[in-house]
Amino acid sequence: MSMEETLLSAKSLCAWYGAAQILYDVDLEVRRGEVVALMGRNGAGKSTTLKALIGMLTKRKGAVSFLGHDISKSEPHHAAKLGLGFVPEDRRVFTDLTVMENLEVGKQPPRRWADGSEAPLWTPERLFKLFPNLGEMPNRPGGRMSGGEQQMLTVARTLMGNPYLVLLDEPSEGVAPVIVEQMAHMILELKAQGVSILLSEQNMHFAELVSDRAYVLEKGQIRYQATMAELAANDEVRRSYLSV
Ligand SMILES: Nc1ncnc2c1ncn2[C@@H]1O[C@H](COP(=O)(O)OP(=O)(O)OP(=O)(O)O)[C@@H](O)[C@H]1O
Repeated sequence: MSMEETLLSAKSLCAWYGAAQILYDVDLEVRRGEVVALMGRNGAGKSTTLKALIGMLTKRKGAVSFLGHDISKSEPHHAAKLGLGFVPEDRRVFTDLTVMENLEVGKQPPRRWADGSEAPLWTPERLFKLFPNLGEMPNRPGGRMSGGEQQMLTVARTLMGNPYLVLLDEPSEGVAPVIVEQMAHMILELKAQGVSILLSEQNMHFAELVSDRAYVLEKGQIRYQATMAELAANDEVRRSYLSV
């Protein structure tokens, strides 16, 4: 099994909201087995980058490739079908459906890597080990769960698609510290199971806990990239482009 295999890559990715260009020639890649953080202040373009990768923006330019497939012109559902998961910032669960039913909605067939080995396969039982809170409320309607629980359910539902790689938009934002801790644990557990992750994050401490490498965005451009340890040790970059 090659750990250097590139799963996702973007070259000169540009994106617009209407007439406003938001991303400028973003180059990035995520290799098999990696957790990569996309960092930057509010409005730097982190969410937009994830949306552009998955095809959720109508106007984008540049190359995006996932497992060797050109997805630069694909619809989001096509990327999902190929095994590229996405957990958006707004974390919408189906409020009338129970936890179990929400999980069923995300279900996709098992997958194999190109070398024939089995990719991580998720079932509700396995997910309840990863998210014990959800395991305690399999029949609760989504609408009667706390924000943190809904966030976990959104991640769990994405995992039901057995993705090779998950794009995770601000997992630590707006949730209680205890949930932040569980999210960090969950990310490390996913990595251990062979799921790669690209997460957008403002919180240096959180990113440092879980990530191998980092890209730093400012005004829609990548300003810096390094291992997480190098970024954490680089006060100048942190002061210029991040909040800490
Ligand atoms: N739907 C939209 N229409 C127009 N402009 C938008 C839209 N969404 C975001 N923007 C603009 O795009 C830029 C990048 O926003 P983006 O959400 O990608 O930033 P971010 O780094 O993810 O920060 P945040 O933590 O606030 O989500 C900002 O200037 C923002 O105002």
